[in-house]
Amino acid sequence: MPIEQDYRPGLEGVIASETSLSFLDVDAEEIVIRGYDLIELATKVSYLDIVGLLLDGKLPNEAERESLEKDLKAEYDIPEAVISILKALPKDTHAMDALRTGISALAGFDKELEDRSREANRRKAIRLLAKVPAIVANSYHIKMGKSPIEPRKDLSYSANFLYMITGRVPSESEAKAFDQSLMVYSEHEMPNSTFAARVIASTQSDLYGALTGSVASLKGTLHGGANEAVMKMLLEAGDQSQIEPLIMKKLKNKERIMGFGHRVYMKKMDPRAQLMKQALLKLADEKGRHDLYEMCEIGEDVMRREKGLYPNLDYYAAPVYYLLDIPIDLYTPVFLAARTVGISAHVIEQHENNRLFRPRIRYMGPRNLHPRRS
Ligand SMILES: CC(=O)SCCNC(=O)CCNC(=O)[C@H](O)C(C)(C)COP(=O)(O)OP(=O)(O)OC[C@H]1O[C@@H](n2cnc3c(N)ncnc32)[C@H](O)[C@@H]1OP(=O)(O)O
Ligand SMILES: O=C([O-])CC(=O)C(=O)O
Repeated sequence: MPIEQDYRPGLEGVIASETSLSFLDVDAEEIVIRGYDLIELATKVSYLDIVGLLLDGKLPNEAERESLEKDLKAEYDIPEAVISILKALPKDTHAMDALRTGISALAGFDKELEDRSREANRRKAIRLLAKVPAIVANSYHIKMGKSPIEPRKDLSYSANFLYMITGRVPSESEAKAFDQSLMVYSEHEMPNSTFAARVIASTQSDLYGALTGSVASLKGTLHGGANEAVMKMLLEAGDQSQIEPLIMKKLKNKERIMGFGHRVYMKKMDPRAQLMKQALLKLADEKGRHDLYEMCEIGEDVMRREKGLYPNLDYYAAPVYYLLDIPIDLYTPVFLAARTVGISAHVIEQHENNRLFRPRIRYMGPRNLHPRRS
């Protein structure tokens, strides 16, 4: 094959894999998850249903859902040694680095680590889904000099996750908003972090290693790190009157405005952002914070007018997490926790139908140089 052919910077538009998991149908404005529309799912089912759908290929019935929840709860505990490792980290360790370390450390405790079969990979995915929320929440508490919070098995999976973060049992509407955010973050075709996981898995490396690579990818502000950056920008603005001048100042300085633009949606609104915008409106009304909603809407209008850019999911997920009392440092770790199921399903698929990723490169350096003889 000629080496010059088909170079696309950033692999834009390149088909890198076949998958039965998901597809962004931009023209139809639909995020297809195993045949279902993600936005419809997010209004009708709950996160555990999407976990079942992604891992097992079909929406679970009542009994299957209960069994899934039971399996997850049976795996909630994290080894004491992993807690000790988290305690040994410097206090200024980034939350995503702590999460990466925690997931990496868990690998050694999984007796099925080297089994690449679908069944073993599914069991590992369940263990990760059970333990990642505890690592997310408790690495933060440890960093803040507090004691880890034990999971509560009497709460639903997502209510327990939010409880472990805030130390407060969420209200029904808070738990629902959080569950919905986990659903919209659960799977999104081939973002950088999923691609990173598939590349790692394609060497026949293991699920923990692939997920660890994804954490590093997701940390970046062009990807998952954007949700934290959005909230920092909203707080910097402070109120509705200051968001427009702040965005204008940033644009004048050629800064990117976090939470806007997307490689695939380009000049369309991310359908997930629309759903989170509705969730924000509901929470803002309940909590008397309509000002925050208005500030976000003004920012959205300014970016449409100035750049023709639309919000992505991170723009509206950030203020939702703020109103749920989630510390800003944990917004990206929560994204990773929600995406653990999608990434695991991709690794399962990669292991089942594998070809090593090994692209070529366009060489731009010199040729025909020779070392000077000594
Ligand atoms: C859930 C998620 O992970 S969604 C992504 C979250 N990330 C962010 O929100 C970060 C902000 N957004 C961005 O940086 C970009 O929109 C990306 C990285 C997400 C996608 O961008 P790409 O497809 O790589 O487009 P690219 O970076 O080439 O930008 C194209 C043009 O739009 C501009 N642009 C894109 N996004 C933004 C933005 N958020 N603010 C200002 N300008 C932007 C670029 O400056 C560039 O302009 P130019 O052609 O005049 O130089
Ligand atoms: O698809 C992408 O490139 C980024 C994104 O929105 C996600 O991972 O949810």
